[in-house]
Amino acid sequence: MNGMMYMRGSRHDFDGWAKMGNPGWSYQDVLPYFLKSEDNHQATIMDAGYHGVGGPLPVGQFPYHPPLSHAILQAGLELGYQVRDLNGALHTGFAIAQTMSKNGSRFSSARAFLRPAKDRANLHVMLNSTVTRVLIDPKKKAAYGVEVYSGTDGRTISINARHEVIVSGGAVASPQLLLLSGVGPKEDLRSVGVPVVHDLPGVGRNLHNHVAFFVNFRINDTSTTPLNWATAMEYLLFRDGLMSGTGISEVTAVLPSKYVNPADDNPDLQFFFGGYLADCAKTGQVGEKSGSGEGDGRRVVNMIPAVLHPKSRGQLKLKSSDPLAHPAIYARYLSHPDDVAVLVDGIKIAIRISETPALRKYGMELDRTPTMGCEDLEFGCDAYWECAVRRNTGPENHQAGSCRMGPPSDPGAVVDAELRVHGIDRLRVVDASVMPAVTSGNTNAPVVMIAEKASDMIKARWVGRKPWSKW
Ligand SMILES: Cc1cc2nc3c(=O)[nH]c(=O)nc-3n(C[C@H](O)[C@H](O)[C@H](O)COP(=O)(O)OP(=O)(O)OC[C@H]3O[C@@H](n4cnc5c(N)ncnc54)[C@H](O)[C@@H]3O)c2cc1C
Repeated sequence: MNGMMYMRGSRHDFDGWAKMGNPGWSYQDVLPYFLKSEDNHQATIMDAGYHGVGGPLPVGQFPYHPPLSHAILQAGLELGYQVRDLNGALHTGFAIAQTMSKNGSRFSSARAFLRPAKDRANLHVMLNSTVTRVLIDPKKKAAYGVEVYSGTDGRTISINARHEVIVSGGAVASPQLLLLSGVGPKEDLRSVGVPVVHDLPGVGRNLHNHVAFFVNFRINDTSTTPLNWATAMEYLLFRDGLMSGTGISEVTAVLPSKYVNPADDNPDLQFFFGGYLADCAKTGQVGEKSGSGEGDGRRVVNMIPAVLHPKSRGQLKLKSSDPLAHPAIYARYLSHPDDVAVLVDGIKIAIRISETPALRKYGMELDRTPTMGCEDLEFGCDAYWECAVRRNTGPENHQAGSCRMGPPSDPGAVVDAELRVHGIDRLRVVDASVMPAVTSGNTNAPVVMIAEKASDMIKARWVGRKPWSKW
C-alpha cells in the first residue's frame, strides 16, 4: 500500500549505479525494463520514447484534479520552471504525477503482477506467514530453501528450493533475514548468538531514505466539500470526482537547490504537497458543512521538500536471534550537514512557491507557529530552520540501500550486479535494499524495474532465455 506516485528517478541515478561497478544498470540499460512493465494510458501526451503500453502495470494521472493542483503548476511556471513529464527526457520541473492506477482506483503490485498469475501451477502464495531464515549449506555456501513460520497454526516448516532463493522483504526485512540466516558482519551476528555462515560486512549498512520537512501554509478555502452520496455515485458511475483523486498530493516538483547546477538536470529536491483532500463526511448528505477548515474559511496545506540525494547513512542490526522480533534501526537522518543545508534551501523554495501570484490568489500564507523546541530562535532565519528540520524531521517511506549492489572489490557490497549475494550461491536479493543510492524520486517504480530485470537474470541462469530486448 503506498501513495501510488509513479516516479522513476533521474538518468543520473542509474548511470551512477553503473559507475559504482554495476554493469547493466545504466539508464540506457534499465529504461527498457521500466517500459516492459508499463501500461501508460496517457502515452500519447507523454515524452515519446520514454513510455510503454501493454504491460501489466497501469500508469496514468487520476481523473480528478482539484483547482489548487493547477494553481501549483502555474506557480511553478511563474517561477520559471517547466511543467513536464518528469519520467521523460528531462527531470526538472513540476507535474501532476502519473500514478499506478486505473479508472480512478489504486493498482497495487499484487493486483498488477500476482493476481493475473494466481492460477499458475508454479505459484503458491502462503498467507499469514513469515520467512524466519534462509537455509544455507555452510560447507557449499549455497542456499537450498527457507524456514517459514505460519501465524495461522504456529508451526515452522522448511521449504526446499530446486534452483534458488530470492529474498524480497524490502529494505528493512531483507537485511534482517540475511542476518538471521548468518550472512552479515560477523561481530554483529556473534553478539546476538547467530552462527556465522558468511561474514559480509555490508548487510544492514548504507540504510538511507529521503528526508523531508512539512512547511505549513494557510489558504482561503471555499472549494472543498465533504464526500457524500453524490460524490460516491459519481465515482461508481463515472470513475470521476473527489473519490477518484488524491487532492493536491497528486502534484510534485523536482527542483535543484542552490547547491547543484540546474544545467546538469540532476535536481536534489522533490516537493510533495498535502492537506487538500476531500473531507470525510459525518452524514453523507449533500450540503454537509466542511469540517476541515478552522471555522474561518481557512485551512492548512503543506509543501514538503525532500532531500533526494541524502548523504546520511544509517544501519540496521538484529536485537536478538528471535526472527519475529523487530530489528534495531539507527536511521541517522540528517547526520550529514549537507542534508540539512539542502533541506533548508528546500524550505526557502517552498516559501517562494507560496508567494507566487497563482497561490496568492488562494491567500496562501506561511504558518509562523514556531516548531516546538525552536521558539528561542528568530522565526525564519537559517538557524531556526535547521532547528526545525531536526526537531520535526519527516522521513519519507523510501528506505533503500541496506543490501547494496556492488562489485566484490567493494567491501560494503552485499549483492553483485546480478543481485546474487556475494559469497553465497543460489541466493539473490530483489527489492529496494539493493539500490546503491536511492533514486531521485518515489521508489516503487524503480523497485518494479529492478524486479523486471531480476526476472530476466533468473531466467537467463536457469532456462537460458535471452534478456528482454524490445528496444
Ligand atoms: C506510506 C507509504 C507511501 C508510499 N508512497 C509511494 C508512492 O507514492 N510512490 C512510490 O513510488 N513509492 C511509494 N512508497 C515506497 C514504495 O512503496 C516502496 O519503495 C516499495 O514498496 C519497496 O518495495 P520492496 O519490494 O523493496 O519492499 P516492500 O514493498 O516493503 O515489500 C516487501 C514485502 O515482503 C514482505 N515480507 C517482509 N519480510 C518478510 C518475511 N520475513 N517473510 C515473508 N514476507 C516478508 C512484506 O510483508 C512485504 O509485502 C511508499 C511507501 C509507504 C510506506
